[in-house]
Parts: sequence; C-alpha cells; structure tokens
Amino acid sequence: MKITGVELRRIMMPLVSPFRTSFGTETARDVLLVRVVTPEAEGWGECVAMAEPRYSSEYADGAAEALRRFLVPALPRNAAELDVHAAGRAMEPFKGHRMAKAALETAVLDARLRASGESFGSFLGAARDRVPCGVSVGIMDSVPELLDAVAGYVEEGYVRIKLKIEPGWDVAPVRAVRERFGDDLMLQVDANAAYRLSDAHHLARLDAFGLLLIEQPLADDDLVQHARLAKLLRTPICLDESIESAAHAAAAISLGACSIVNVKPGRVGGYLEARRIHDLCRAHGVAVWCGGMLETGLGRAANVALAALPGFTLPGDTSGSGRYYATDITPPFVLDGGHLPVPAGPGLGVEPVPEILDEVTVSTEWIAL
Ligand SMILES: O=C(O)CCC(=O)N[C@@H](C(=O)O)c1ccccc1
Repeated sequence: MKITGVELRRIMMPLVSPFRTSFGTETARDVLLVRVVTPEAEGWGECVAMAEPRYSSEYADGAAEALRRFLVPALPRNAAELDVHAAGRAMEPFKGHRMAKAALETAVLDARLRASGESFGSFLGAARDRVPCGVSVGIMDSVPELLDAVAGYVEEGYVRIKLKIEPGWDVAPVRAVRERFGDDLMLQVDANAAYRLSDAHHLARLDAFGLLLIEQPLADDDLVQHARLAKLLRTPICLDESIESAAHAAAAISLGACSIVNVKPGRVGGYLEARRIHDLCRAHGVAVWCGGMLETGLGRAANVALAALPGFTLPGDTSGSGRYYATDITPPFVLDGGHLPVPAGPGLGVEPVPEILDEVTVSTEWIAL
C-alpha cells in the first residue's frame, strides 16, 4: 500500500506571556506541524525550529523547504516499507536539518504506532507512567517580577526551577530566588551560550547557590572551552545547543565538557537519536533530562514519554500546557502533584482538537506521494 501523502501545517500559538532568553523574546510560537497519512493510520510530528535562526541555524520556513524539496520526496512510497528506520535511512543523504528530520521521523513513527496500538512510551522504553516536571523562567524586567513568577510556579507544584541568565542578569536574580525560596528548591540556570571563557571568574560566583547545573554557558561549537570552564566551576555544566548527536555527546563526555546533558529530540534529529544519547549517557553515568522548545501538546506528549526512560533522572522542561498556552491544540497537559502522566494511548496518545487546530492554522500544504 502506498503512503497517501504528507501535510505541512503552520500554526501560530500566542504565548500567555513573553518569554525572554539571552537570544531574544518570544511572544508567539510559529509552529510547523507534519502529518503523515497512510492507509492504516496518520501520524503527527512537531518541528521545534523557531521562526528565526536564533537558537540554532534552523528556522521554520527553512525546515518546511527542506521537508518539501528533499525529505518528504525521499520517503519510501510503499507503506509496508515505511517504518521509522526506513524514514531515517531515507533522510540520511541530506545534511543537517535535524529539526525538520525529527518532525518527519516522529510523524512516521506515530502513524506506525497508532496502527499497531503501541504507545510512544512503550516503544521508547519508558520505565515510569508519570514524570516530575520542571519549569523554565525567562529573563524579567526586575527581580521582584521574577520572584512573583517563581512563586506562582512553585505554588503550581513544579519540582524544579530553571532561570534564564545573561550577562547583567545572573548572580542577583539567582541569589534573590535562593534567599526567597530556600536551599531545598531544585534550581538551575540556562545561559543559552551568552558567556565567554573569560567570564569564568564571574560565573564561579554562581557556585555559592547550590545550583543543579549551569546550562550551555559558552558557544554551541566550543567543547574544548567548556571542558576548561568545567575545571573552574563547582557547578556541573550541562550542554544543550552543543549536543546534536550521540557522537557529540560522546565527545563532550570524553573531553569533560559536560557532566549532564539536556536531551531535545528535535535538536538531535529525532527520538531514536535522543534514545541513543540517553543510552550512551547512562552507560557513562551522565544524567540526562528532557529539554523543551515550547512545544504544543503533540511535541509535549512525545517529550513526556521520552522523559520516562530510566536515565532521565533530572526533572525536564516538560511543563504543563498552561505554562505557554491559554489553549493548547491538544487536550491540555495539566500538572498533578508536580508530575505529568505519560500518555498511554497508541502512538503519541493525543491528537489535535480539530476546531482548535483550525483556529490557529495559518497555512496548510498537502504533498501527495
Ligand atoms: O519549557 C519549554 O518548552 C522551554 C524550555 C526552554 O527554556 N527552552 C529554551 C532553551 O534554550 O532550552 C528555548 C527557549 C526559546 C526558544 C528555544 C529554546
């Protein structure tokens, strides 16, 4: 049986509040969704590329073009041959575009799993049926505003707080949060590559606050400098942007560039590579946690399933839908006792609510195969 075709759908999701990081401020999420239609079932994938190439080199329009011109046309036409491994092999000749590849691979996997009745968590090897949830807090205009935001998230039950930092917004906000919420609050920071090795002495001031980790302090392509920085800080270094594959993770571990890895399936090309990184890190005693890219409920469902694997020993950025969206395109993920349940249904276990999806849809494009 032939696969019927692939839909590329762009949706615009307003954020409940601006989300400021060291590389810019998001007020709405321009999301590219991929839907693979086969005679047996259809599957969804969410491309995590932002509207502009500020987090990494990928961006939504570029991902759509890579899918339209190269990745979708490369898929096997025969549905019987189309499994997630065949999809991965078909995309190998094309370099980069990992977020685009991840979205298509996930949609193929979701279609296959919905047809077979197996859940995403079962397929990946989930060891738990709920996961503890952290929350990412953006850079704010003032420390009082930050403390109010953190108080709200602590009240909601988040078990870990991540603060975005950048030069000029680091020691003071971290000290204020630690002083206000005490030493037991699980607290970490994310610099999104905003510092240089010459800032080491300043970053070492964060060692006073018992942080779980400092995420991506230096440039994404600089493992050697991260290894040198790791020797100057007591706070463990976690890498995000630097790790785009299991090979990168192996190199980072062997160089001592990080002792914790933020696993983002979109950044590394899909959930199979994400699991490979999980397996590699676990073999080396390196903790991993599931990062986030402000996903809708579709990507969130897949991330929560991944976060249930045994090596995910730190709370991830797997927040409830309400952290970012007043109305999610799927039934919302709602925190329960600081945890989210791992969807148990076939495939992702969630699907878009048609009328909500229609409301936020900007464009849709059908690629017949
Ligand atoms: O909770 C989430 O989904 C977002 C977590 C988060 O802080 N993501 C950061 C990051 O660098 O990890 C990010 C923000 C905006 C855009 C890309 C990435």
